Amino acid sequence: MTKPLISVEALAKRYPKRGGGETTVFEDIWLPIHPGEFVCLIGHSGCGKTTILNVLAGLDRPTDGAVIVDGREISGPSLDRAVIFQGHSLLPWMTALENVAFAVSSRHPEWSREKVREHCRFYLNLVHLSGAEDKKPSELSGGMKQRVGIARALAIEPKMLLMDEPFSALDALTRGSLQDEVRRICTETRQTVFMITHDIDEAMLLADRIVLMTNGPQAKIAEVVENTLPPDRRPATMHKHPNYYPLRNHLLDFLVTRSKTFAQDIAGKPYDPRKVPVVRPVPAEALAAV
Ligand SMILES: Nc1ncnc2c1ncn2[C@@H]1O[C@H](COP(=O)(O)OP(=O)(O)OP(=O)(O)O)[C@@H](O)[C@H]1O
Repeated sequence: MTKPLISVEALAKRYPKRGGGETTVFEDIWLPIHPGEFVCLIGHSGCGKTTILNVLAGLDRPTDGAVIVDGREISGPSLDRAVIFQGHSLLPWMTALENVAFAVSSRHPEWSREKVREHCRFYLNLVHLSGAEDKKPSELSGGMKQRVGIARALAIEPKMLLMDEPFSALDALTRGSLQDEVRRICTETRQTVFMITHDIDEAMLLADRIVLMTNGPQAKIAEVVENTLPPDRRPATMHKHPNYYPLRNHLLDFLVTRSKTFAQDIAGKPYDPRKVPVVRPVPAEALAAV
């Protein structure tokens, strides 16, 4: 396997408790992310997913552990790690193109105005926003605003894209088409992505690996699930593949049951946070045939 692009090592986050002591939100999180991989993190509300993403972005500090990039611990935000949040976070007084250009000019201060605009137009076109370049955020739909946010993140050509539930505020139809596009773009550009989602189908469509976190406090990574669906999967047809339900049921079973009972389940058994089980759900017949 290739060297990880980013390595999450022994990460923990604790907060002081009112009245003394401290609460451990999560601990002993180890996760290598390799170049070109799409990794989704799934877990219940409050287990610390956003905190982990913020630490990866350099926007928050862990209590213990570190995030290593190119052999060095990250110490703050970088244009090498672009973040797409749930809300679009566009500057309201700028047009779509200007919002993207603002980020691109920070990345490439030496580029001419025309070169920046040409580069931005390429990425706005990639997310199907040609024609809306001169519109302000108030003139764009929710889906279009999120597309501008995606174009802005991609246009700075980050080593890693960090996405915190980027589609959750969109209606189902817009969400589906945007997920499909993000998958196409990330596959074509071999973009490395770390994404948080609550949506199992979204994770199954987009991710190569799905990382399952137990409930907090003291949340941990319980296991890593490899996506057993074919690489050419599409939202409208992936449910027809024989691996769809084994994979979906495995993820659902974790969220409904095992995310809560993990601590009891592993009591007295060896648990190495650096080597959590890797699972490849396939139909029972396929296993029997091996
Ligand atoms: N400043 C703080 N002081 C104390 N606890 C905090 C603070 N900030 C966050 N927390 C706690 O840390 C935990 C993790 O928060 P985080 O937002 O990372 O969870 P999450 O898994 O992303 O949740 P969600 O899915 O609801 O977005 C939560 O239980 C939250 O209450």
